[in-house]
Amino acid sequence: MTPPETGPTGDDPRMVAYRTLAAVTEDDAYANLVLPRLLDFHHVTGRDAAFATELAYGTLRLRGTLDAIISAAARREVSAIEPAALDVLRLGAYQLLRTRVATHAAVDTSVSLAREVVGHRVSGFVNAVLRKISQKNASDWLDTLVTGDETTDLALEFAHPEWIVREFRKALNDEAEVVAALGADNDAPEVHLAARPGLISTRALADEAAGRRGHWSPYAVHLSGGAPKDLPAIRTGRAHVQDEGSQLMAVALTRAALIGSEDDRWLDLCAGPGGKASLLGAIAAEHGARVTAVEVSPHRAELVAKSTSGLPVTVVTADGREFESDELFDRVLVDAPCSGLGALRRRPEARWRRSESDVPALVELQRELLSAALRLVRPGGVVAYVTCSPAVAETTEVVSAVDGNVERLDIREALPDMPDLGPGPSVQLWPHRHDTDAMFGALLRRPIAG
Ligand SMILES: C[S@@+](CC[C@H](N)C(=O)[O-])C[C@H]1O[C@@H](n2cnc3c(N)ncnc32)[C@H](O)[C@@H]1O
Repeated sequence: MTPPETGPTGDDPRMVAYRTLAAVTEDDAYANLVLPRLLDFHHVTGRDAAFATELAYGTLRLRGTLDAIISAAARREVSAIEPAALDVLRLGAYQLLRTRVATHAAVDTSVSLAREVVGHRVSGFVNAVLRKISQKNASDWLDTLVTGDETTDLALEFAHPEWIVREFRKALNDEAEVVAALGADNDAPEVHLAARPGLISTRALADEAAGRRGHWSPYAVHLSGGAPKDLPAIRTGRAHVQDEGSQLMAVALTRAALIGSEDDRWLDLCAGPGGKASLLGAIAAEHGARVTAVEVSPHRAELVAKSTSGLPVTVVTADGREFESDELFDRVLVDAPCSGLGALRRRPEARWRRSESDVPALVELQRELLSAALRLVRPGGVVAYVTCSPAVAETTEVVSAVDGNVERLDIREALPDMPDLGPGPSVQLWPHRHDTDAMFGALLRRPIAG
Protein backbone atom coordinates (compact mmCIF):
# COMPACT_ATOMS: atom_id res chain seq x y z
CA MET A 1 0.00 0.00 0.00
CA THR A 2 1.02 3.62 -0.44
CA PRO A 3 2.07 5.01 2.94
CA PRO A 4 0.30 8.05 4.34
CA GLU A 5 2.20 11.35 4.47
CA THR A 6 3.63 11.17 7.95
CA GLY A 7 6.70 12.99 9.14
CA PRO A 8 9.64 11.66 11.10
CA THR A 9 8.35 12.92 14.43
CA GLY A 10 5.00 12.51 16.18
CA ASP A 11 4.48 9.51 13.90
CA ASP A 12 1.54 7.73 15.45
CA PRO A 13 0.99 4.83 12.99
CA ARG A 14 4.60 3.74 13.48
CA MET A 15 4.35 4.25 17.25
CA VAL A 16 1.19 2.09 17.31
CA ALA A 17 2.95 -0.59 15.26
CA TYR A 18 6.03 -0.42 17.52
CA ARG A 19 3.97 -0.68 20.70
CA THR A 20 2.09 -3.65 19.27
CA LEU A 21 5.38 -5.41 18.54
CA ALA A 22 6.71 -4.56 21.99
CA ALA A 23 3.57 -5.94 23.68
CA VAL A 24 3.88 -9.16 21.66
CA THR A 25 7.62 -9.53 22.26
CA GLU A 26 7.74 -8.52 25.91
CA ASP A 27 4.32 -9.41 27.33
CA ASP A 28 3.31 -12.33 25.10
CA ALA A 29 0.28 -10.29 24.03
CA TYR A 30 -1.90 -11.17 21.02
CA ALA A 31 -1.53 -8.57 18.28
CA ASN A 32 -5.19 -8.79 17.24
CA LEU A 33 -6.24 -7.79 20.78
CA VAL A 34 -3.58 -5.14 21.44
CA LEU A 35 -3.58 -3.31 18.12
CA PRO A 36 -7.23 -2.11 18.16
CA ARG A 37 -6.73 -0.75 21.71
CA LEU A 38 -3.57 1.09 20.68
CA LEU A 39 -5.26 2.55 17.59
CA ASP A 40 -8.03 3.90 19.84
CA PHE A 41 -5.58 5.18 22.44
CA HIS A 42 -3.50 7.05 19.85
CA HIS A 43 -6.63 8.18 17.92
CA VAL A 44 -5.22 6.62 14.77
CA THR A 45 -7.96 6.06 12.16
CA GLY A 46 -8.56 5.64 8.42
CA ARG A 47 -5.51 5.30 6.20
CA ASP A 48 -3.15 5.74 9.12
CA ALA A 49 -4.84 2.83 10.93
CA ALA A 50 -4.55 0.65 7.82
CA PHE A 51 -0.84 1.55 7.58
CA ALA A 52 -0.23 0.82 11.29
CA THR A 53 -2.00 -2.53 10.88
CA GLU A 54 0.02 -3.49 7.83
CA LEU A 55 3.27 -2.53 9.56
CA ALA A 56 2.47 -4.40 12.77
CA TYR A 57 0.99 -7.56 11.22
CA GLY A 58 3.45 -7.70 8.33
CA THR A 59 6.46 -7.27 10.61
CA LEU A 60 5.18 -9.91 13.05
CA ARG A 61 4.53 -12.41 10.26
CA LEU A 62 7.95 -11.98 8.68
CA ARG A 63 9.89 -11.82 11.93
CA GLY A 64 12.24 -14.77 11.30
CA THR A 65 13.26 -13.54 7.85
CA LEU A 66 13.65 -9.92 8.96
CA ASP A 67 15.81 -11.11 11.87
CA ALA A 68 18.09 -13.07 9.53
CA ILE A 69 18.56 -9.96 7.37
CA ILE A 70 19.08 -7.67 10.39
CA SER A 71 21.62 -10.11 11.80
CA ALA A 72 23.55 -10.20 8.51
CA ALA A 73 23.47 -6.41 8.17
CA ALA A 74 24.42 -5.78 11.82
CA ARG A 75 27.02 -8.58 11.81
CA ARG A 76 25.74 -9.92 15.11
CA GLU A 77 23.11 -12.30 16.41
CA VAL A 78 19.77 -10.59 16.98
CA SER A 79 19.88 -11.90 20.58
CA ALA A 80 22.77 -9.45 21.10
CA ILE A 81 20.59 -6.46 20.14
CA GLU A 82 18.46 -4.93 22.88
CA PRO A 83 14.80 -5.91 22.39
CA ALA A 84 13.36 -2.40 21.90
CA ALA A 85 16.02 -1.50 19.31
CA LEU A 86 15.43 -4.83 17.57
CA ASP A 87 11.68 -4.14 17.27
CA VAL A 88 12.46 -0.73 15.73
CA LEU A 89 14.87 -2.39 13.29
CA ARG A 90 12.26 -5.02 12.36
CA LEU A 91 9.72 -2.30 11.58
CA GLY A 92 12.29 -0.33 9.60
CA ALA A 93 13.45 -3.39 7.67
CA TYR A 94 9.84 -4.33 6.87
CA GLN A 95 9.20 -0.86 5.45
CA LEU A 96 12.38 -0.98 3.37
CA LEU A 97 11.85 -4.47 1.99
CA ARG A 98 8.08 -4.89 1.79
CA THR A 99 6.40 -1.49 1.37
CA ARG A 100 6.59 1.50 -0.92
CA VAL A 101 7.80 3.77 1.89
CA ALA A 102 10.76 5.77 0.54
CA THR A 103 14.16 4.71 1.90
CA HIS A 104 14.88 8.05 3.55
CA ALA A 105 11.43 8.05 5.23
CA ALA A 106 11.80 4.46 6.50
CA VAL A 107 15.27 5.17 7.90
CA ASP A 108 14.58 8.63 9.34
CA THR A 109 11.32 7.65 11.03
CA SER A 110 12.99 4.56 12.50
CA VAL A 111 15.88 6.58 13.87
CA SER A 112 13.42 9.03 15.48
CA LEU A 113 11.41 6.14 16.90
CA ALA A 114 14.58 4.54 18.29
CA ARG A 115 15.53 7.83 19.95
CA GLU A 116 12.08 8.11 21.50
CA VAL A 117 11.68 4.55 22.75
CA VAL A 118 15.28 3.54 23.51
CA GLY A 119 17.41 6.70 23.63
CA HIS A 120 19.99 8.65 21.62
CA ARG A 121 22.67 6.05 22.18
CA VAL A 122 21.13 3.57 19.67
CA SER A 123 20.22 6.00 16.90
CA GLY A 124 23.59 5.69 15.11
CA PHE A 125 23.38 1.89 15.19
CA VAL A 126 19.77 1.83 13.89
CA ASN A 127 20.71 4.31 11.16
CA ALA A 128 23.74 2.24 10.06
CA VAL A 129 21.92 -1.11 10.02
CA LEU A 130 18.92 0.22 8.10
CA ARG A 131 21.13 2.00 5.57
CA LYS A 132 22.95 -1.29 4.99
CA ILE A 133 19.63 -3.14 4.58
CA SER A 134 18.41 -0.50 2.11
CA GLN A 135 21.29 -1.34 -0.25
CA LYS A 136 19.55 -4.53 -1.47
CA ASN A 137 15.97 -5.53 -2.17
CA ALA A 138 14.25 -8.46 -0.43
CA SER A 139 15.07 -10.97 -3.13
CA ASP A 140 18.78 -10.00 -3.20
CA TRP A 141 18.94 -10.35 0.58
CA LEU A 142 17.40 -13.84 0.33
CA ASP A 143 20.01 -14.73 -2.31
CA THR A 144 22.81 -13.76 0.07
CA LEU A 145 21.29 -15.88 2.86
CA VAL A 146 20.60 -18.98 0.79
CA THR A 147 22.03 -22.15 2.37
CA GLY A 148 21.25 -24.85 -0.20
CA ASP A 149 19.13 -26.73 2.35
CA GLU A 150 15.62 -26.85 0.92
CA THR A 151 13.80 -26.60 4.26
CA THR A 152 15.96 -23.78 5.63
CA ASP A 153 15.66 -21.81 2.41
CA LEU A 154 11.88 -22.21 2.18
CA ALA A 155 11.57 -21.24 5.84
CA LEU A 156 13.56 -18.06 5.14
CA GLU A 157 11.78 -17.20 1.92
CA PHE A 158 8.30 -17.62 3.40
CA ALA A 159 9.09 -16.60 6.98
CA HIS A 160 8.04 -19.78 8.77
CA PRO A 161 9.99 -21.77 11.36
CA GLU A 162 11.60 -24.83 9.78
CA TRP A 163 9.53 -27.31 11.80
CA ILE A 164 6.33 -25.87 10.33
CA VAL A 165 7.73 -26.27 6.80
CA ARG A 166 8.39 -29.92 7.67
CA GLU A 167 4.84 -30.37 9.04
CA PHE A 168 3.29 -28.88 5.88
CA ARG A 169 5.49 -31.15 3.77
CA LYS A 170 4.34 -34.26 5.70
CA ALA A 171 0.69 -33.23 5.31
CA LEU A 172 0.84 -32.24 1.64
CA ASN A 173 3.48 -34.51 0.09
CA ASP A 174 3.87 -32.14 -2.84
CA GLU A 175 6.53 -29.45 -2.94
CA ALA A 176 4.58 -27.02 -5.16
CA GLU A 177 1.68 -27.22 -2.74
CA VAL A 178 3.96 -26.66 0.25
CA VAL A 179 5.16 -23.45 -1.39
CA ALA A 180 1.55 -22.39 -2.08
CA ALA A 181 0.50 -23.17 1.50
CA LEU A 182 3.41 -21.21 2.99
CA GLY A 183 2.68 -18.28 0.68
CA ALA A 184 -1.03 -18.28 1.59
CA ASP A 185 -0.15 -17.84 5.28
CA ASN A 186 1.47 -14.51 4.41
CA ASP A 187 -1.62 -13.02 2.73
CA ALA A 188 -3.87 -11.09 5.09
CA PRO A 189 -7.18 -12.99 4.96
CA GLU A 190 -10.65 -11.49 4.65
CA VAL A 191 -12.85 -11.51 7.72
CA HIS A 192 -15.49 -14.25 7.51
CA LEU A 193 -18.86 -14.00 9.21
CA ALA A 194 -21.43 -16.70 9.95
CA ALA A 195 -25.11 -15.81 9.55
CA ARG A 196 -26.91 -17.66 12.33
CA PRO A 197 -29.65 -19.70 10.67
CA GLY A 198 -33.14 -18.78 11.79
CA LEU A 199 -31.89 -15.34 12.90
CA ILE A 200 -30.62 -13.75 9.68
CA SER A 201 -30.28 -14.99 6.12
CA THR A 202 -26.85 -15.11 4.53
CA ARG A 203 -28.07 -12.75 1.81
CA ALA A 204 -29.34 -10.20 4.35
CA LEU A 205 -26.05 -10.38 6.26
CA ALA A 206 -24.04 -9.92 3.05
CA ASP A 207 -26.14 -6.83 2.21
CA GLU A 208 -25.84 -5.36 5.70
CA ALA A 209 -22.09 -5.96 5.86
CA ALA A 210 -21.45 -4.94 2.25
CA GLY A 211 -19.74 -8.32 1.89
CA ARG A 212 -20.21 -11.28 -0.43
CA ARG A 213 -21.35 -14.83 0.17
CA GLY A 214 -18.65 -17.36 1.02
CA HIS A 215 -17.64 -20.18 -1.26
CA TRP A 216 -18.86 -23.29 0.54
CA SER A 217 -20.63 -22.75 3.84
CA PRO A 218 -24.32 -21.86 3.42
CA TYR A 219 -23.87 -19.32 6.23
CA ALA A 220 -20.60 -17.62 5.24
CA VAL A 221 -20.12 -13.97 4.29
CA HIS A 222 -16.68 -12.58 3.44
CA LEU A 223 -15.76 -8.98 4.20
CA SER A 224 -12.91 -7.21 2.49
CA GLY A 225 -12.61 -4.54 5.20
CA GLY A 226 -14.39 -2.67 7.95
CA ALA A 227 -14.96 -3.39 11.61
CA PRO A 228 -17.36 -6.33 12.01
CA LYS A 229 -18.04 -5.55 15.67
CA ASP A 230 -19.94 -2.43 14.58
CA LEU A 231 -22.44 -4.33 12.42
CA PRO A 232 -25.97 -4.50 13.89
CA ALA A 233 -26.18 -8.26 13.12
CA ILE A 234 -23.05 -8.89 15.22
CA ARG A 235 -24.12 -6.59 18.04
CA THR A 236 -27.54 -8.29 18.27
CA GLY A 237 -26.20 -11.87 18.12
CA ARG A 238 -27.64 -12.76 14.70
CA ALA A 239 -24.17 -13.37 13.25
CA HIS A 240 -20.62 -13.91 14.47
CA VAL A 241 -17.08 -13.76 13.16
CA GLN A 242 -15.92 -17.26 12.14
CA ASP A 243 -13.63 -18.64 9.47
CA GLU A 244 -15.58 -20.44 6.75
CA GLY A 245 -13.57 -23.66 7.33
CA SER A 246 -14.68 -23.71 10.98
CA GLN A 247 -18.28 -23.24 9.89
CA LEU A 248 -17.96 -26.18 7.52
CA MET A 249 -16.75 -28.51 10.27
CA ALA A 250 -19.74 -27.67 12.49
CA VAL A 251 -22.08 -28.03 9.50
CA ALA A 252 -20.55 -31.41 8.56
CA LEU A 253 -21.32 -32.75 12.03
CA THR A 254 -24.96 -31.67 11.73
CA ARG A 255 -25.24 -33.38 8.31
CA ALA A 256 -23.59 -36.70 9.28
CA ALA A 257 -25.82 -39.78 8.94
CA LEU A 258 -26.90 -41.22 12.29
CA ILE A 259 -28.36 -44.65 12.86
CA GLY A 260 -31.66 -44.28 14.68
CA SER A 261 -34.07 -41.40 14.75
CA GLU A 262 -33.10 -39.66 17.99
CA ASP A 263 -31.26 -36.46 17.18
CA ASP A 264 -31.87 -33.79 19.75
CA ARG A 265 -28.91 -34.04 22.17
CA TRP A 266 -25.74 -32.46 20.81
CA LEU A 267 -22.46 -31.95 22.66
CA ASP A 268 -19.51 -29.62 22.03
CA LEU A 269 -16.70 -30.95 24.23
CA CYS A 270 -14.16 -28.09 23.71
CA ALA A 271 -16.39 -25.12 23.22
CA GLY A 272 -14.44 -21.95 24.09
CA PRO A 273 -14.70 -19.23 22.92
CA GLY A 274 -17.93 -20.41 21.33
CA GLY A 275 -17.79 -19.98 17.54
CA LYS A 276 -18.86 -23.53 16.66
CA ALA A 277 -21.17 -23.80 19.70
CA SER A 278 -23.02 -20.70 18.40
CA LEU A 279 -23.46 -22.09 14.92
CA LEU A 280 -24.44 -25.51 16.30
CA GLY A 281 -26.85 -23.78 18.70
CA ALA A 282 -28.56 -21.86 15.88
CA ILE A 283 -28.85 -25.01 13.71
CA ALA A 284 -30.03 -27.00 16.76
CA ALA A 285 -32.77 -24.42 17.40
CA GLU A 286 -34.12 -25.01 13.90
CA HIS A 287 -34.11 -28.80 14.45
CA GLY A 288 -35.58 -28.79 17.95
CA ALA A 289 -32.25 -29.99 19.40
CA ARG A 290 -30.19 -28.71 22.36
CA VAL A 291 -26.43 -28.29 22.70
CA THR A 292 -24.35 -28.92 25.82
CA ALA A 293 -21.14 -26.88 25.55
CA VAL A 294 -18.24 -28.01 27.76
CA GLU A 295 -15.15 -25.83 28.30
CA VAL A 296 -12.38 -26.29 30.85
CA SER A 297 -11.36 -22.65 31.22
CA PRO A 298 -13.86 -20.61 33.30
CA HIS A 299 -13.04 -17.43 31.40
CA ARG A 300 -13.57 -19.12 28.04
CA ALA A 301 -16.75 -20.78 29.34
CA GLU A 302 -18.06 -17.26 30.06
CA LEU A 303 -17.25 -16.28 26.48
CA VAL A 304 -19.23 -19.31 25.26
CA ALA A 305 -22.20 -18.32 27.44
CA LYS A 306 -22.07 -14.77 26.07
CA SER A 307 -21.76 -15.85 22.48
CA THR A 308 -24.59 -18.42 22.68
CA SER A 309 -27.01 -16.26 24.64
CA GLY A 310 -30.57 -16.76 23.36
CA LEU A 311 -29.71 -20.10 21.72
CA PRO A 312 -30.59 -23.57 23.12
CA VAL A 313 -27.09 -24.06 24.56
CA THR A 314 -26.20 -25.05 28.12
CA VAL A 315 -22.62 -24.19 29.10
CA VAL A 316 -20.75 -26.45 31.54
CA THR A 317 -17.32 -25.56 32.93
CA ALA A 318 -15.53 -28.91 33.11
CA ASP A 319 -12.64 -30.93 31.81
CA GLY A 320 -14.04 -32.72 28.77
CA ARG A 321 -11.99 -35.82 29.64
CA GLU A 322 -13.87 -36.19 32.91
CA PHE A 323 -17.25 -34.80 31.90
CA GLU A 324 -20.07 -37.08 33.00
CA SER A 325 -23.62 -36.96 31.86
CA ASP A 326 -26.79 -38.96 32.62
CA GLU A 327 -27.59 -39.08 28.94
CA LEU A 328 -25.61 -40.06 25.87
CA PHE A 329 -25.44 -37.64 22.93
CA ASP A 330 -26.50 -38.03 19.30
CA ARG A 331 -23.81 -35.74 17.86
CA VAL A 332 -20.53 -34.78 19.54
CA LEU A 333 -17.95 -32.23 18.42
CA VAL A 334 -14.33 -32.49 19.58
CA ASP A 335 -12.76 -29.27 18.30
CA ALA A 336 -9.55 -30.14 20.06
CA PRO A 337 -6.93 -27.78 21.48
CA CYS A 338 -4.13 -27.92 18.90
CA SER A 339 -0.97 -26.23 17.65
CA GLY A 340 -3.08 -23.84 15.53
CA LEU A 341 -0.81 -24.28 12.49
CA GLY A 342 -3.93 -24.07 10.34
CA ALA A 343 -4.76 -20.49 11.32
CA LEU A 344 -1.37 -18.83 10.91
CA ARG A 345 -2.70 -16.37 8.33
CA ARG A 346 -5.10 -14.98 10.95
CA ARG A 347 -2.61 -14.78 13.85
CA PRO A 348 0.50 -12.94 12.72
CA GLU A 349 2.76 -13.80 15.66
CA ALA A 350 1.55 -17.38 16.21
CA ARG A 351 4.09 -19.14 14.00
CA TRP A 352 6.99 -17.85 16.12
CA ARG A 353 5.32 -18.68 19.41
CA ARG A 354 4.51 -22.36 19.06
CA SER A 355 7.28 -24.90 19.08
CA GLU A 356 7.62 -28.45 17.92
CA SER A 357 7.98 -29.57 21.52
CA ASP A 358 4.39 -28.39 22.27
CA VAL A 359 2.93 -31.04 19.97
CA PRO A 360 3.29 -34.32 21.96
CA ALA A 361 1.34 -33.00 24.98
CA LEU A 362 -1.37 -31.67 22.67
CA VAL A 363 -1.59 -35.03 20.91
CA GLU A 364 -2.06 -36.82 24.23
CA LEU A 365 -4.86 -34.40 25.19
CA GLN A 366 -6.46 -34.76 21.75
CA ARG A 367 -6.48 -38.57 22.06
CA GLU A 368 -7.99 -38.40 25.54
CA LEU A 369 -10.70 -35.95 24.46
CA LEU A 370 -11.57 -38.09 21.46
CA SER A 371 -11.87 -41.22 23.67
CA ALA A 372 -14.09 -39.26 26.06
CA ALA A 373 -16.30 -38.21 23.13
CA LEU A 374 -16.64 -41.82 22.01
CA ARG A 375 -17.77 -42.74 25.54
CA LEU A 376 -20.35 -39.94 25.49
CA VAL A 377 -21.94 -40.64 22.11
CA ARG A 378 -24.87 -43.05 21.85
CA PRO A 379 -24.69 -46.19 19.68
CA GLY A 380 -25.45 -44.99 16.14
CA GLY A 381 -24.41 -41.42 17.06
CA VAL A 382 -21.53 -39.51 15.45
CA VAL A 383 -18.39 -37.77 16.75
CA ALA A 384 -16.64 -35.11 14.66
CA TYR A 385 -12.93 -34.79 15.45
CA VAL A 386 -11.73 -31.38 14.29
CA THR A 387 -8.49 -29.40 14.57
CA CYS A 388 -7.27 -26.11 13.15
CA SER A 389 -3.96 -27.77 12.44
CA PRO A 390 -2.85 -29.80 9.44
CA ALA A 391 0.00 -31.52 11.36
CA VAL A 392 -0.57 -35.26 10.79
CA ALA A 393 0.33 -36.12 14.41
CA GLU A 394 -2.69 -34.04 15.48
CA THR A 395 -5.04 -35.14 12.69
CA THR A 396 -5.01 -38.51 10.92
CA GLU A 397 -2.71 -40.09 13.50
CA VAL A 398 -5.05 -39.21 16.39
CA VAL A 399 -8.01 -40.69 14.53
CA SER A 400 -6.12 -43.85 13.53
CA ALA A 401 -5.06 -44.40 17.13
CA VAL A 402 -8.67 -44.81 18.32
CA ASP A 403 -9.05 -48.30 19.82
CA GLY A 404 -12.20 -50.21 19.62
CA ASN A 405 -14.97 -50.51 17.25
CA VAL A 406 -15.88 -47.30 15.41
CA GLU A 407 -17.12 -46.75 11.91
CA ARG A 408 -15.35 -44.10 9.83
CA LEU A 409 -17.80 -42.01 7.82
CA ASP A 410 -16.65 -40.14 4.73
CA ILE A 411 -16.91 -36.50 5.74
CA ARG A 412 -16.72 -35.45 2.08
CA GLU A 413 -20.36 -36.56 1.75
CA ALA A 414 -21.26 -33.85 4.27
CA LEU A 415 -19.33 -31.25 2.23
CA PRO A 416 -20.80 -31.69 -1.25
CA ASP A 417 -19.49 -29.60 -4.16
CA MET A 418 -16.18 -28.81 -2.44
CA PRO A 419 -13.19 -29.56 -4.68
CA ASP A 420 -9.73 -30.83 -3.69
CA LEU A 421 -10.80 -32.73 -0.58
CA GLY A 422 -8.42 -35.64 -1.15
CA PRO A 423 -9.20 -39.36 -0.98
CA GLY A 424 -11.22 -39.22 2.30
CA PRO A 425 -12.63 -40.37 4.58
CA SER A 426 -11.30 -37.37 6.54
CA VAL A 427 -10.61 -33.97 4.97
CA GLN A 428 -7.89 -31.41 5.31
CA LEU A 429 -8.86 -27.92 4.14
CA TRP A 430 -6.15 -25.41 3.16
CA PRO A 431 -6.02 -21.65 2.66
CA HIS A 432 -4.37 -22.03 -0.75
CA ARG A 433 -6.97 -24.57 -1.93
CA HIS A 434 -10.18 -23.47 -0.27
CA ASP A 435 -9.59 -19.94 1.02
CA THR A 436 -10.35 -21.24 4.53
CA ASP A 437 -8.14 -21.91 7.52
CA ALA A 438 -6.43 -25.32 7.34
CA MET A 439 -9.13 -27.17 9.28
CA PHE A 440 -9.06 -30.96 9.59
CA GLY A 441 -12.22 -32.99 10.11
CA ALA A 442 -13.09 -36.66 10.56
CA LEU A 443 -16.43 -38.33 11.40
CA LEU A 444 -16.62 -41.46 13.59
CA ARG A 445 -19.88 -43.31 14.21
CA ARG A 446 -20.35 -45.59 17.19
CA PRO A 447 -21.72 -48.92 16.00
CA ILE A 448 -25.11 -50.02 17.29
CA ALA A 449 -23.71 -53.19 18.81
CA GLY A 450 -20.49 -52.64 20.75
C1 LIG B 1 -9.70 -25.12 19.40
S1 LIG B 1 -10.41 -24.40 20.78
C2 LIG B 1 -12.11 -24.63 20.47
C3 LIG B 1 -12.70 -23.54 19.59
C4 LIG B 1 -14.20 -23.52 19.66
N1 LIG B 1 -14.79 -24.82 19.36
C5 LIG B 1 -14.79 -22.47 18.74
O1 LIG B 1 -15.19 -22.81 17.62
O2 LIG B 1 -14.84 -21.30 19.15
C6 LIG B 1 -10.13 -25.58 22.03
C7 LIG B 1 -10.78 -25.23 23.35
O3 LIG B 1 -10.64 -26.39 24.19
C8 LIG B 1 -10.45 -25.95 25.50
N2 LIG B 1 -9.87 -27.08 26.26
C9 LIG B 1 -8.58 -27.41 26.46
N3 LIG B 1 -8.49 -28.52 27.20
C10 LIG B 1 -9.75 -28.92 27.47
C11 LIG B 1 -10.31 -29.98 28.20
N4 LIG B 1 -9.53 -30.88 28.80
N5 LIG B 1 -11.64 -30.07 28.29
C12 LIG B 1 -12.46 -29.16 27.69
N6 LIG B 1 -11.98 -28.11 26.99
C13 LIG B 1 -10.64 -28.00 26.87
C14 LIG B 1 -9.54 -24.75 25.35
O4 LIG B 1 -9.60 -23.95 26.51
C15 LIG B 1 -10.12 -24.10 24.11
O5 LIG B 1 -11.10 -23.17 24.48
